[in-house]
Amino acid sequence: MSKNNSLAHFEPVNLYEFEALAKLKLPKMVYDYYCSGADDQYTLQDNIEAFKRLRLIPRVLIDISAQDISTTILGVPSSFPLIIAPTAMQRMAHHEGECATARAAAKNGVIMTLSSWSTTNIEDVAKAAPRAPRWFQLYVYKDRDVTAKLVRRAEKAGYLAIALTVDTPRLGRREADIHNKFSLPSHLTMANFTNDDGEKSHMEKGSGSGLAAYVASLIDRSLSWKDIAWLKSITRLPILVKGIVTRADAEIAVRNGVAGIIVSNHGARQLDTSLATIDCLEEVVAGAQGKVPVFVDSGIRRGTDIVKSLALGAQAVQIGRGVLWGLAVGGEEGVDRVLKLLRDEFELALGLCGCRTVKDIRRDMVVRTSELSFGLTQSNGHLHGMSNYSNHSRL
Ligand SMILES: Cc1cc2nc3c(=O)[nH]c(=O)nc-3n(C[C@H](O)[C@H](O)[C@H](O)COP(=O)(O)O)c2cc1C
Ligand SMILES: CC(C)CC(=O)C(=O)O
Repeated sequence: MSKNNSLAHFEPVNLYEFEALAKLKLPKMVYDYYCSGADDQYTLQDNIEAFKRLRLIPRVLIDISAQDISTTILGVPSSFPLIIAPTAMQRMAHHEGECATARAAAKNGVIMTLSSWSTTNIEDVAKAAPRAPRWFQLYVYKDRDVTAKLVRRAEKAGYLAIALTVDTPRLGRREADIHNKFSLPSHLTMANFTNDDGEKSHMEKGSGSGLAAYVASLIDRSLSWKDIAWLKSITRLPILVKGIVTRADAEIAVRNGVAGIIVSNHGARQLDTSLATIDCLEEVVAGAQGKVPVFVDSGIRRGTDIVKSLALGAQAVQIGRGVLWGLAVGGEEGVDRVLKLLRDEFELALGLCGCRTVKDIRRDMVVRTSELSFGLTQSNGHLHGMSNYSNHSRL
């Protein structure tokens, strides 16, 4: 790291420390918007707690001297099983916003998903890292022409897939945004849209959350499964659905010909008290019946969380806020650091589990603490209750 940047004096060693630093740097309105969950934020907390309820079962004396943590996602190589989730309005975190994220993603060999509601437009983000793989996240607007134009622009600019967000027919109620009367700072725009006069789209300040009013005015609440066919008719890009948390919806998604499923509760920003995604993952994987890849996000903060997600059937994870914290702390360099940190944590956890590659990850490496009703108590040098999980042979 260079001496002159904001990380010179304190080097965060995990995502929580990145968040603490980001909080110091960001205006309160922006930090609150990024970190908030919906309502009482029970799900926000549970997204993290649920990972703690899962424990890893290490295996030993396996040669891990030549680890390879790379993988392939929809046919595209990825340096490790992580995708950058779409998060809106990244130039509130750093003046280079989405371009900085795109460059850091390219440097680290991971896919970046650009939000429809980005503060840099589709084409400029593509130019920032022209050869890197990118997905485009889509919200469907009441005006279908606007939606179709966005999809065509993403296709033309070389984005490789459309991640259709399906959990936001209405915006969840984020109370801090209401208190703060959140709106996009006036020097920024929703860069993918122009109004009838050709001016870039802004967000009006209102008596409550300007974002909630903006979303209510634009998003098509009538969106339903039949629209997948419509979307498929206007693009040749693969379509993933983002925001599935049940087996039933996964089955319907597969029947509708999606190319992938992203298990997500939107970082707990939509329906409070819904389940943590890691607790839904296996059900969704069952619903996907091995026909399409399943990805998961919401609450991933550690390399161990990535190992657990893969053990429960995800092909890769997505991270949202972690990238925003990196961006706020140090722009491209900060995101680069966040990605490297997660990569290193993942490689270490994988190795300590006795895995050389991503393919070595297995379901029985993870156990729910609730399944250990007999407890993880130590006696005579043995862990009671562990035998069920450790008597398989891997060599
Ligand atoms: C500030 C913020 C903005 C977001 N914007 C979008 C968005 O524009 N489109 C979308 O599909 N999801 C959006 N999400 C949800 C993320 O894509 C992702 O599902 C979530 O952040 C994952 O949880 P995590 O933050 O705990 O990693 C946003 C999340 C945050 C925190
Ligand atoms: C512009 C917003 C709808 C972006 C979003 O998905 C969020 O804030 O969670």
